[in-house]
Order: sequence, then C-alpha cells, then structure tokens
Amino acid sequence: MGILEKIKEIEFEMGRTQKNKATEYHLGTLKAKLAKLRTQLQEPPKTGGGGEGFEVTKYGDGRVALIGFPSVGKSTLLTELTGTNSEAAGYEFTTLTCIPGVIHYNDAKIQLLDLPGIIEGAAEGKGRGRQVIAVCKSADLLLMVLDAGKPHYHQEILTRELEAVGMRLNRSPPKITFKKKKTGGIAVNSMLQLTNLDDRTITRILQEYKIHNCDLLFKEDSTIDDLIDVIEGNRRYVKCLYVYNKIDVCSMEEVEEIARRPYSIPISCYQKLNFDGLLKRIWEMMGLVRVYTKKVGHKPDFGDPVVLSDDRGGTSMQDFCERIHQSLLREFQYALVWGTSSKHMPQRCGLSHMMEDEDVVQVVKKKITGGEDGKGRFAQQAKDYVRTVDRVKKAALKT
Ligand SMILES: Nc1nc2c(ncn2[C@@H]2O[C@H](COP(=O)(O)OP(=O)(O)OP(=O)(O)O)[C@@H](O)[C@H]2O)c(=O)[nH]1
Ligand SMILES: [K+]
Ligand SMILES: [Mg+2]
Repeated sequence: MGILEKIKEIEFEMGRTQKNKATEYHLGTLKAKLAKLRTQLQEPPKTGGGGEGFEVTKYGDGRVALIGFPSVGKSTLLTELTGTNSEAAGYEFTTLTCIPGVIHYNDAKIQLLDLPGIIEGAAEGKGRGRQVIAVCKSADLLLMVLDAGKPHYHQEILTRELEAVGMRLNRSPPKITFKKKKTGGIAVNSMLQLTNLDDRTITRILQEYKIHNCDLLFKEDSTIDDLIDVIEGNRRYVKCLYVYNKIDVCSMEEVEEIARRPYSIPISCYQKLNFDGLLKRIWEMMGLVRVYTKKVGHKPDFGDPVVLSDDRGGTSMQDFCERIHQSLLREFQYALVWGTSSKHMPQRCGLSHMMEDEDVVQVVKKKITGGEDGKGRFAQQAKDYVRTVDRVKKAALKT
C-alpha cells in the first residue's frame, strides 16, 4: 500500500472514532501514525530527478511569500506592490514559477515572492504543491491571498494544506520540554493538571515513535497534537496575514466583516484600495527593527539603517555588531543608545541590550594597545597575517 492510501485509511478510521475519554489513546496512536506518514511524504523522492525546486536567492531584510488558490490576484498584487511585472490573466495557473520583487518601505527592503496557484491536495504533491510549499517554508511572513467574493472556507482548506506539511500559522511552539535519552526510561512531569492527555495516551504516542527513554515536561495544558508536534520537531511556526483581494465586488457590510477577522485585511488591486493598510500590517507582523548608526560628533545616518529581526539572527546589540562586522564585536566597549529601548537619552548599553525599531546607536570602541594578553590590535594583526600566509601556502601546495 502506498503512503497516500495509508493516509486515507487512517483519516477514515479517525473519522469514525468517537471522541471521548475511552478512545483518546486510540486517537493518539492514529494521529501519531498520520504525522509519521505525512513527514515521510515530505521527504524528497529517493530516485534522482524529481521536480526541481524554485531557486530564488534571499534578498533584503526579510522574505514574504504570496500563497493562494489560482486567479485570486497574487501576480496583480506583486506587480502593484513592487513594480516588477508578473503576468496576470483571467485563466488559472498563469504563473508557473516563482517571481521575486522588492517592496521598499520604511527604509527597508522586503523581498516579495509571487508563486503559482496552489490547489487542494498540494500537501500530497498535487500540482506544484511541493515546490510552492518549500518556498513558503523559507518565508518570514506569508500573505495568504483570498478572493473576497468566494466562500470563507477557502481559507480553512488552504490552512489545512499548510498544516498537513508541518506549517503552523500564527501560533507559537507548544510549551513542552522534550529530551530524548539513551537510558533511564520515560519520565513525564507537568506543571499543571493535563485535561487533554492522560498517561496511557502519552505512552502510546511515545511507543508509536519507538521512544523508550526520554524526559517530558508539560508547561501548559497540551493536546495530543502539541505532543506530536514536539516529537516530530520539524514544525515551522510562521506568521500569516490573510489578504482578501477583489473587495470591489463586495458590499460594504462584507468588507467590514472581513476587516474584523483576525489577521485579515481587505484590499482591491483594481481600485488600489487599502494598500497603505496592507503595507502597515506587513511591517507590523514582520517586526523589523531599524537601527541608525551615529559617529561621535556627527548626526545619525538616517538614510540607511541596519535592519534586524528575530527571524534573521536576532535583535540584540551583539546581533547588531555582528551584522556590521565581526571585528566590531572584538573592539566593542559599550554603546550609547537613543530610542524607545533606552531608559535615558542616551543610555550606556552592553552587548545583551535588546534593540527596538528606530534606535540610534553609537558604538564606543576599546582603546587597544599592544597588550601582553595577546588580544591587542597588533597581536591580532600578526595573527591575521600568519593566517593569510598559511592559506596562500596551502593553496600553492594544491596547484
Ligand atoms: N475584480 C477584481 N479582479 C482582480 C483584482 N485583482 C486581480 N484581478 C483579476 O483576477 C484575475 C487573476 O489575476 P492574477 O493576478 O493572474 O491571479 P493569480 O493569483 O496570480 O493567478 P495564478 O497565477 O493563475 O494562480 C485577473 O483577471 C485579474 O485582472 C481585483 O482587485 N478585483
Ligand atoms: K490567473
Ligand atoms: Mg499569478
């Protein structure tokens, strides 16, 4: 039996299993089996060849991907927001590959990716599902484009497809600590009463994964699905904004109703409605942190910020220094910070200081003299020199 048939069989079995305390452990086993099969399905085919991925180099301060059913207006939106032309037309599957563009907003550059339409069954490899999903997993934010004139359940279908390939939209990882061990058996602890999981179910799920030694600590009232997500360990927690396009075909009441839904925004590419609102929401959800640098005795450089984010290496002072140059980290003594992250104007901060959007930073470097500790500038230069000579020698030996 193929993987797909096995999945169908388990889904059927789950469908006819009544949900109650007595069947919980059985449901746990079925869900674990299903999760394992779905993970198997995601593995690249062993035989060579197999559909090629969309290779697009990362660019700018963050990556946003457009995902949606065919002909909802993804390409039209890319063209509107980035000025890069992506062909749009009234027939489905106009776009066949990944088309990158760049949004310039708040002095930051955000890469926007147009993608082929996705269909139900994409998770099982239908259409170009596999490639589209791979790109989505590489994004810092998803824009799920929906046709405002079509039924609301389209959002649910698409969300289910993404869930099936291990993506979790607008959720944070379950608060469960899970450590596999070599010996010692299974130790289960919880910081509160679990109302969705009993010992028998937990044991059955661990058995299904052939885990006989581990520490498990529940820090919240977790579910079967939470436990499986933590064991699988390959889930991607991604932010998603639901963009309802074509509101030019909707009534005012419908538009208001969409605007009230969580993480949802109504727009119209035809009438260029609410692009400002969309860009603002994209910005908020990406959580980008612009840091402006300032040299002693000069005004801050407000033209070209260093843009940090949690998705790209973090937002601490150390992350900021590393982004400028590794050597800055070596020379760093302290930094003066002006902005919402500082208590005083300026505040003297160390490497662990967390930066906030629009902070201004002036790094004060150590005064480096010869130094017997071998950390001085000259000692460093000497080391760098030796390293270069070594590299040249090695290269010469190879040729
Ligand atoms: N009424 C209306 N139609 C729109 C709007 N935006 C796009 N369209 C139309 O919707 C159709 C599909 O647009 P595309 O941009 O090709 O859609 P897509 O999602 O990229 O489609 P595929 O690449 O085939 O998946 C085209 O006929 C567009 O002109 C809008 O705001 N309102
Ligand atoms: K189209
Ligand atoms: Mg398109």
